[in-house]
Amino acid sequence: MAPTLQFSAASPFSLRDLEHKLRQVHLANPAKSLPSPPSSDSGSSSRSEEEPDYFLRSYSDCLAIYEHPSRSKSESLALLSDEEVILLANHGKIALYALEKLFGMDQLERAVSIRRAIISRSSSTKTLESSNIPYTNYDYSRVLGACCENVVGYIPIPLGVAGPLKVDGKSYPIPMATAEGTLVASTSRGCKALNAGGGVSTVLTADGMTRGPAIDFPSVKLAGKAKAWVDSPEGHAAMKEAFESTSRFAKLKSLKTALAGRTMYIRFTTTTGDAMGMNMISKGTEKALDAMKEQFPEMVVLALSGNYCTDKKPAAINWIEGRGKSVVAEAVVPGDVVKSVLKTTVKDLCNLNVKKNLIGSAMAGSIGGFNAHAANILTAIFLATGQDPAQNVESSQCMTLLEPTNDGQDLLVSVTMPCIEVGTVGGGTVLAAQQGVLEMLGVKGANAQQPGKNAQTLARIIASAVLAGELSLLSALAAGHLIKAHMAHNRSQVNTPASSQPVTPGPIPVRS
Ligand SMILES: CC(C)(COP(=O)([O-])OP(=O)([O-])OC[C@H]1O[C@@H](n2cnc3c(N)ncnc32)[C@H](O)[C@@H]1OP(=O)([O-])[O-])[C@@H](O)C(=O)NCCC(=O)NCCSC(=O)C[C@@](C)(O)CC(=O)[O-]
Ligand SMILES: NC(=O)C1=CN([C@@H]2O[C@H](COP(=O)(O)OP(=O)(O)OC[C@H]3O[C@@H](n4cnc5c(N)ncnc54)[C@H](OP(=O)(O)O)[C@@H]3O)[C@@H](O)[C@H]2O)C=CC1
Repeated sequence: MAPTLQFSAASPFSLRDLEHKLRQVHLANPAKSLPSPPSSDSGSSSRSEEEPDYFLRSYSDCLAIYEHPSRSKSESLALLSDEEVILLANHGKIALYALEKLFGMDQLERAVSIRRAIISRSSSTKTLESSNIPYTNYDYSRVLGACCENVVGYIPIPLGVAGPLKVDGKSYPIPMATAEGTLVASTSRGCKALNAGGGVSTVLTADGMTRGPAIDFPSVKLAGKAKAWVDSPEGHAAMKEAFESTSRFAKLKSLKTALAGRTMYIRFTTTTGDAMGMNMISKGTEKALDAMKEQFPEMVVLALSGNYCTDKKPAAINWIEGRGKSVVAEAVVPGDVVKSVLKTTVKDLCNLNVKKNLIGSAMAGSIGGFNAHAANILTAIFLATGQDPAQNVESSQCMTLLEPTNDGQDLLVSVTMPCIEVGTVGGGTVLAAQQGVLEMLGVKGANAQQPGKNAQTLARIIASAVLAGELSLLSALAAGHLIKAHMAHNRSQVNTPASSQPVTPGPIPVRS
């Protein structure tokens, strides 16, 4: 079946009109037009030698070139100008999302450029082609088949560096991609205070990604039998063997089972080496369920993800059991540093932490939200290092604890983060800029000696940076400095037009 063009339906004019329009654009602006289409060798093109460079061949000629049986699609597309490719796409001969595949690896940027043009000329998105959305000089070969479909460019985000921060005896710059002014400054202040006390110590208490499929059974009795089998050493061994046949790095640690009526949920927990691991664990889970089905042919796998995982949604199970890397980070900040760097006191900070992060969050019914802004620091580092940004939901769960130490002179601070879901291979970590950031941290790619160590180190760095962010924001709140800081670092002077000034209100009518 011929692929369809999604945007053509919205076009306000017919394809014939469009073809005519394209010819006019070319004739009116040949300099801007692409170079002449090379000779087709097809024998079917009506273009003569005398015709000008910017000549746009007819649809049927373009089609004959494109569908020439002795050439690959990418060879044929190389013989067509961009406008001719657009013509074919607008006739439904080329799917918008298939451009890269058809063009081949050496014409990826051209594919993106043509997609922008096609989308721009549809009715509702005219500005894309001439927009500030960048698309040149990007390594799309890393994106293809891995990171994004239907690509029209990329979105640059400012990258700042906080710190350095001493974590387990080693100094790291803290990379943060963010558009929230003050965040890097605040985290840097926290790093300064933490370093003054000797830096941060971390412990990794668990490492295990999870996937929780939902499986239906025809009766509760059979569901119960299946649960008992999965819980048995025999069942566990069979599932583990099948699971681990799918990856060199995924190792099954546990299977937690639960029934809801006739539906069974299994929470697979596995180590995933240096990968965050969701593709890996999903692949293994599918294979393990095949092994289970050999024992229970009546079972119906409703979904590989039955939300018992729980991925990208708030859930108490993650907060209680952990998901990804579970890290606790701790430090002692000398009392004089609390005064000179953080501009507050140990007593005020401890009191605020209890009232805000513990009692305030309890009053709000929070699950895992016993912190001030762990999500701010974690998400900025996620974006900078190519993590899956949607996993900030559970990864940001954090309990911040503060207490006086050394006879009340100094401050003991910690963050407990049970679900830091990060990798240094796979996903967005393959992109060049994100790899550059991972390299700066010394955790790029797979750890050759100890698979998993790079991802674990990244999780420790993130927890430590969160500790810095917590300390600084709590201090600003305790000292009443929050708004002063945001007006200085977080209020754009460029994009606040005069028209956004409020109109002076008239007199308020008084009702008699
Ligand atoms: C991948 C599809 C769409 C294939 O689905 P398909 O039905 O095999 O695709 P198709 O080839 O028949 O094409 C159907 C349409 O899909 C689109 N389409 C098809 N291919 C492309 C492409 N390359 N680029 C852009 N669009 C594409 C396109 O609109 C196309 O129509 P056409 O234009 O051809 O008439 C389908 O299998 C799918 O939607 N899978 C789901 C994947 C998904 O949603 N992943 C989300 C990430 S998972 C996660 O992060 C969270 C999780 C899972 O853990 C949460 C949880 O716990 O549930
Ligand atoms: N499928 C899903 O349901 C979901 C997918 N995602 C997406 O999944 C992607 C990430 O999946 P993920 O499984 O992390 O990555 P990948 O799918 O890229 O898998 C990692 C690959 O790297 C290989 N590898 C090489 N060296 C190592 C090493 N030291 N440690 C671990 N793996 C190594 C693995 O080998 P081997 O083949 O031997 O395992 C595997 O092929 C992201 O794009 C994310 O957005 C997110 C949520 C859900």
